[in-house]
Amino acid sequence: MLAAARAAQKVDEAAFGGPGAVKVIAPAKVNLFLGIGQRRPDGYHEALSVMHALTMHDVLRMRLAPAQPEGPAGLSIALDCRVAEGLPPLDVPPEDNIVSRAIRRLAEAIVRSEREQVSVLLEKRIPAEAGLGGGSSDAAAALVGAAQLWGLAADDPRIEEVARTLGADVPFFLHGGCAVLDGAGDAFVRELAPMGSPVVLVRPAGGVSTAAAYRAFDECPVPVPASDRDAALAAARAQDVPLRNNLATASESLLPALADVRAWAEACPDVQQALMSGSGSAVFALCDTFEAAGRAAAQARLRGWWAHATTFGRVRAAAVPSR
Ligand SMILES: C[C@@](CO)(OP(=O)(O)O)[C@H](O)COP(=O)(O)OP(=O)(O)OC[C@H]1O[C@@H](n2ccc(N)nc2=O)[C@H](O)[C@@H]1O
Ligand SMILES: Nc1ncnc2c1ncn2[C@@H]1O[C@H](COP(=O)(O)OP(=O)(O)O)[C@@H](O)[C@H]1O
Repeated sequence: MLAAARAAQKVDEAAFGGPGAVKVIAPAKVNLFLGIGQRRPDGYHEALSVMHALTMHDVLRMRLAPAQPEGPAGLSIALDCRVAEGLPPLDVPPEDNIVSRAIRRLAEAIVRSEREQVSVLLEKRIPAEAGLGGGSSDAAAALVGAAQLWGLAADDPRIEEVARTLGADVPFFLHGGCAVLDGAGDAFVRELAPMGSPVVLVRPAGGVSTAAAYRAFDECPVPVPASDRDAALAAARAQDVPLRNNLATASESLLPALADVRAWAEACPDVQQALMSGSGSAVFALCDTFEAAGRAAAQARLRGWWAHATTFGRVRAAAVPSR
């Protein structure tokens, strides 16, 4: 049965090879530093953020083909989403998936009106509503893939313009590595020297909606000490950034299991430091060695939590060879 499923998957993946096809990786991120400030008139909050990409990633296989003559005029998108074992299915229909929205929005921005179909096979390994930027990274990867399929230059400014309209975190994934961002957390300030060290991601059952976390923050805002902001702004390397997140209290109020994960990480001998990423619900834990990271992940799984050992990386949403 498993062999038959694997064979079927191979056939599908083979359909995404050759000319007119592209494979794109969409890495996860964590926020080494997140300092949320005032709510702005547009509803977004000021945010000083230091994001670091991880080598753990989703995969998008994309293909461009002329549409069926009897099909709709203009662009049609066929999205097939496969979720890794142990993760719940996505709660959005394919047409509302941020991947479909990204491709449609780029087509509009470049005024592309060809009658054609973009097919996407999205392999999800990054859990949703985890503060790991999975949807945002998929969106950036979809823009990179569609740009390549349509022959746009990789540095065409419309790609980044469209990225900003899709979400505050999306532009980061076009740069990747480690970066300081300000504005609403969407404006690139500068790059930091990235790390390559091991990190364990731990997520209790249940996610945190980003919008709900910001609402909870407004009810009880926690300021970030100026000295921490200064240290984040002064850092030259990822490892010099102080690990802080002033959204964590708000997210813990929405998902109390987050406090259990924090307490576990503080007591775990294999964990050096830990912090909730973004609005949660994943916590990332720094470990000295890959062995320690593997042990910590195994311990977290024994408690019934999702856990994954990975590494920080100098990676971004990028096309890769398909084999
Ligand atoms: C908290 C962070 C930290 O990196 O990430 P996640 O935890 O979502 O991964 C980000 O600020 C999230 O960015 P992103 O997930 O792209 O959010 P968006 O889709 O743009 O916005 C979702 C909602 O969050 C709120 N929002 C987002 C960003 C911001 N600076 N201020 C806000 O108030 C708004 O209510 C908005 O409607
Ligand atoms: N490709 C996608 N991957 C993940 N979530 C998606 C995707 N497309 C749309 N979504 C929606 O976005 C929500 C937030 O997803 P995600 O970006 O993974 O979380 P976070 O903002 O915590 O990093 C999901 O609950 C889902 O409803």
